Formats: sequence, C-alpha cells, structure tokens
Amino acid sequence: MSSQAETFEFQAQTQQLLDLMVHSVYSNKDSFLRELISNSSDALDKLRIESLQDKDLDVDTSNLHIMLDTNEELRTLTVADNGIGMSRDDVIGLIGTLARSGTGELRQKLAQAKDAAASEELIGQFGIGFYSTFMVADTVTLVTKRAGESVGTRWQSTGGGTYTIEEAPDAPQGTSVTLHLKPADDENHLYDYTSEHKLRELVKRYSDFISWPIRIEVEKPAPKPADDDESESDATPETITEIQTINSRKALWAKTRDEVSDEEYADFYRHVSHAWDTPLEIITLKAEGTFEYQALLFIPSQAPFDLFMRERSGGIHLYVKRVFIMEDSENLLPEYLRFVKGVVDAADLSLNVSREILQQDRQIRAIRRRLTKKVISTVTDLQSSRPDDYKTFWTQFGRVFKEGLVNDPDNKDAILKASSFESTTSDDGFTTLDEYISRMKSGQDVIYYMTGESRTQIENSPHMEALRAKGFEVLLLSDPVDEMWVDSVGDYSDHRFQSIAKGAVDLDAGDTEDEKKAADEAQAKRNEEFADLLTWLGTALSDDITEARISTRLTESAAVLVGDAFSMSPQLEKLYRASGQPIPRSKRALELNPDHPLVVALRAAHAADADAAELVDSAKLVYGMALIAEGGELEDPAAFARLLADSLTRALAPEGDAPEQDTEQ
Ligand SMILES: Nc1ncnc2c1ncn2[C@@H]1O[C@H](COP(=O)(O)OP(=O)(O)OP(=O)(O)O)[C@@H](O)[C@H]1O
Repeated sequence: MSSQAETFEFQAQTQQLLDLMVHSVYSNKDSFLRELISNSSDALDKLRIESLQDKDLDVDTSNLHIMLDTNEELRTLTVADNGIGMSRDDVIGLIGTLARSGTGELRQKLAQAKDAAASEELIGQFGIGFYSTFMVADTVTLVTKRAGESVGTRWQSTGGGTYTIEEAPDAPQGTSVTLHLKPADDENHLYDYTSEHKLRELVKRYSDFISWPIRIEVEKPAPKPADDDESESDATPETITEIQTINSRKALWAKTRDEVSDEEYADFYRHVSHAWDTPLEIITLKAEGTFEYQALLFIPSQAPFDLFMRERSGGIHLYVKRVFIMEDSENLLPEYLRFVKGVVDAADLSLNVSREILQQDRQIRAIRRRLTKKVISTVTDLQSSRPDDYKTFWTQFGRVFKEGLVNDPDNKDAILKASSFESTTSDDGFTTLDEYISRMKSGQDVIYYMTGESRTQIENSPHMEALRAKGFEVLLLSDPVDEMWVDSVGDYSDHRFQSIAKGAVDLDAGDTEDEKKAADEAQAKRNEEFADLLTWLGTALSDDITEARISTRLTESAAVLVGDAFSMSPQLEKLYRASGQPIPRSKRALELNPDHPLVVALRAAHAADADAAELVDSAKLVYGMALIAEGGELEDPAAFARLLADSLTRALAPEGDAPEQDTEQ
C-alpha cells in the first residue's frame, strides 16, 4: 500500500507558538525530553487502562516501556513508546493544531510580553508540551499507530508553516518521535542529545520516577570467553549491545521526605500537573490502619490558565498500589482546592475502580476529608511561617480558596483563619482575620466589611465615611466570590460579620455613656426637624426606596442607600442577573446627611412649597446620585441625564429666564 504525503498548514496561532520554539526563547531547552517522556508515560497508562476495560482490544501489554534511541551520525534522537498511540485524526487534532483551550490566551499574552524573559515566564505558566521539541530539533517526525488499528500515521514538520501527514503501513503500535537535532550549542543551553551520558543525566533529573521503564541501548565490550578471569590483557575489541533501564521507577510518594530532593519533587510535580512552575509547597501524608494510603500533594506557585474554566485538566492522580488508575478532579479533593496537584496511592481499592464507585466509596471520602484538612492547615502554616510564599499563594489562589466558604461549611473556621483580606488599614496588602480582631477598637465586637467591584470603589463609597471618621477598620471585599460567602458565613471567633452598607451600624462602640446620650438626642432632634421632608420623600420615591431617614453614616456625601440586614447587596443582585437569574431590584432605605448643603436646601425648598414640580426632580436626582456613588447602576440613565440637564439649566440660566422646553420622562 502506498500513500502520498498530504501537506497541511498550521493554524496561525499554532504557528506563532512554533516560531517561539524554533527561535528558542526558553532557556531550559532540556525540558523537551521531560515533555516527550511524560506524554509517552501517559500513553502507556492509557493503554494499560484501556486494555483492562476493553477485553476485545487485541494488544500486548506485557512489555510496556519507553525507548530512547540515538544516532550520532544522523544526529537524531527518537523517543518511542508502545502505548495507546494515535489515529490519523488524533494526530491532526492533538498534534497538528495545538487546539487546547487557553492557547489563544497564551498567544495573546505572548504578543503583549515585553521581552524574552516575560515570554519565558509565560511559557513556564502554560507549558507547550510536544512543541517544545522544536527548541532542539530542525525537523520532527512522529510515527504512531493507535492500539487496535491496522495502519499507522506519519507526521513531519520543520516548524515552518506546514506539516505533512501520510500513512505509515508498517508502524508498530505506539508512538515514536524522532528529532533531527540542531547542532549542539552549549552556550545557548543546547546540548548534544545524542550523548548517552546526557540522556542518562536528563532522565535521572527529570523522569526518574516515571513508573514505566525508560530504556536505552548501550554498547558494551563483548563478554570474554568462559574461564577468562578479570584480566584485561586479551580484551577483544568486539562490542555487544545491551538494553538498560535508566530510571529507578521508584514512586516518590513511597519515599520519606529526606530521601527526595526538592528538585526531584519539583520535576515530579511538573509531570503530574503538566505545569512548568516550581511548587510552592510539598505535602506528604501517610495513613496506616483501616485505610492505608499515601499522598504526595503540591501547591503550585502559579495558577494555571484554566483554573476558572469548566473544562480544566484534572488534579490528583489516583494510584492503587503503585499502579496508575485515573486522574481525578472531584472525588479526592473538593473543588475549591482544585489548584492542588499530586498523587494519592490507596492500598485497598480495586484496580478496576470506576469513577462511579469512587464517588460512593467510604475510603475515598475519608481520604478526601483528611486531605482537605491537611491542605488547609498547610496554608495556615504558610501564612505564619513564610509570609512571602503565603502572599504568592493568596494572590494566585485566594479567590478559589474562598469558594470553600460557600461550599464547605464543615471547614469554615479553618478556611477563614487561613484566608486574608484587603482592608482599610492594610494599604494595598492583606490582613488576616486574627490580625483584624487584634486591632479592633475597644467596645467593637463585629467585623466590618463592605463588598463592591473594586478596592477603590469601596473605599470611596459614602458608606465608608463615618467609619473612616471614627477610625474603624473595614474589610474591602471585591472578589465576586466574596458576595457569595459573606452573608452566610455568620461569624469568626465569636465576631459577627457586619456589612457597613446594611442595617443599622452602631458606631458608638468606643463612646462614653454621655457621648452616646448626646448623640441619641441630637439624632432625635434632627429626625424631628426633617420629619416632613422624610415623609414626603418616602412617598415621592416610593417606587425606589423603602423609606427616607437621617443618616449616622455620612460625613461628606448627601445621601446613601442602605439595605436591611438580610437584603442582597446590589453587586450580588448584579451577579445573579449576569448569570441569567431574574432577580428584581430590592428597595433600600435612603439615608440623608442632615449637614449637607444639598439636604439642607431640599428641606428649605420643601418647607417653602411642598408641591413645587422641581422638588420631585430633585428627589429623583438625590436618589440617582446615591446609586451612582456606590457604583450602582441607574435603571434609566437617560432619564437621569435629562433631569440633571434640566436642573443645571435652571441653575445656570439667569433668574426668571429659564428656557421653555418639553421634557418627556
Ligand atoms: N506519545 C504519545 N502517545 C499518544 N498520544 C500522545 C503522545 N504524545 C502526545 N500525545 C497526544 O497529543 C496531545 C498533545 O500533546 P502535548 O504534549 O502537546 O500536550 P499535553 O500533553 O496535552 O499537555 P502538556 O502541555 O501539559 O504537555 C496529548 O494530550 C496526547 O493526547
């Protein structure tokens, strides 16, 4: 059977990544080998599992391995496996297009990256798998045959704009990737990858733990004839070739911490996570007794691009007695710890365990509980012992971690303790709740917070005024997830969370009895003074507010909107609406600052002529201003703009000279 090579063009975005590889911005070029071995190891795992599940699949799984083959003269290195292999469509889809989600994002970021170092960091963050081969090779040839199929596929590219595909009738099952190596250039970290010594070194460094044998063919002097002793005098020049396994295949999680170097852990982390960063923290765990298992977990130092994507790569590799079973992203750890990567090796599960069984398995549930607690306590330890690393953790994963406050009530207190928040006294850093509590004013027993869309928006909100004036610290919660937990979480260390934008805020905590009494009297007097205006406003704005009242929160602004203790914040309403849930706007109270000139003038105007037409317009403007000041959205911005224009016109036009016009509202 003969076939013609078909030529395909790389998608533009794939080509852009390839160009980067061809021009090798990444200084750690050796890592191509780790990527290829990692892919082969995955392919061997897949074949083993598929052969267990599909009894009709006619494949030999007795000698699964990875082979490294070199040819010094031709300057080639081949990494071959007898794993699952790929069909022609797989090759086009998986290799030809680099169609993984996130590629677009990587491309966009790369386009914005200022220099090689920034590009390098991005590649570290996204990883580029198979394409890293173009850092070291001029031409890459991949020959593969999917298990169970009769014909293989040959793919080849020089990393230019195109690749070719043709049938490979004699391809053995599995995949081999042959690199036609660029000339060695030690100065540019491009080494001689045909050297046995180099390959041994790299496998030892990056892939020693791979559970499948990684083999090379070595030339050895032929053994001497029998009876010959150790003397070398008559050594014949003849050599024989021998196949040697060059990785120890030792499961890292079965070793103790001091037997494994940080580098080895980091390389293993990169293998299980498909990431290129260095883990921030390594967690080892061993359980003996009823359920025996070992776990080796990693907290990454960089969030993967797909952290918030529905379809993201898995997290924990489940092994049973050293045999890889599956990658699990839901049963072994809760979703809010999805950034954690690693391995769990359980001794008592069946090798045939399915996802469905996992979901219900008592042992798995026990493991999940323990791992969850361990990860949270590790974060707490990080917080106290390595503040810089904790900060990295929090910046990368804080938003995800806080999802636990919504989804994992059992660990609520521990999660709150391990979390940190922006606050009015934390500059642009973070504070823990324990630190916040230690700074509370005497008499203060609640934790003040406000939610909003950004730190600046919250800091400038009218709600903040009186708290600022009285020196109360306020947590500034601007992650969307904050809206979800803060209402329901209740308290921390016996201190209730209190929104400064809701209900009554008792700011007299630190005052003396006399001061409190004086403040109450002043408030009562003002309520009386403004009673008529407040009643009238309540009616005039009845579509928008529950009532109008005099505020104790304001020192600078004229008005503010205040929800009752159980109402949803406007931001939360907005989030629900954005997710397609039709939440009606809830009405809130309009609080007025009795010392503000606008409010004073409004009272005077109302006292002079309670029926004046402009009065209703002014009331609507005051309400609209309060909404805008908190970062809210006007229901009818155009109507508000018309009111404002009319009002400005009246103010600017000379007395008695206001232009006539029809305004429709
Ligand atoms: N040796 C192989 N055997 C079978 N399939 C392979 C092999 N190498 C690659 N593949 C397939 O091609 C896909 C793309 O590989 P590539 O290395 O580019 O990305 P990846 O392994 O998915 O992610 P990463 O960037 O983390 O390595 C793999 O997911 C796998 O399905």
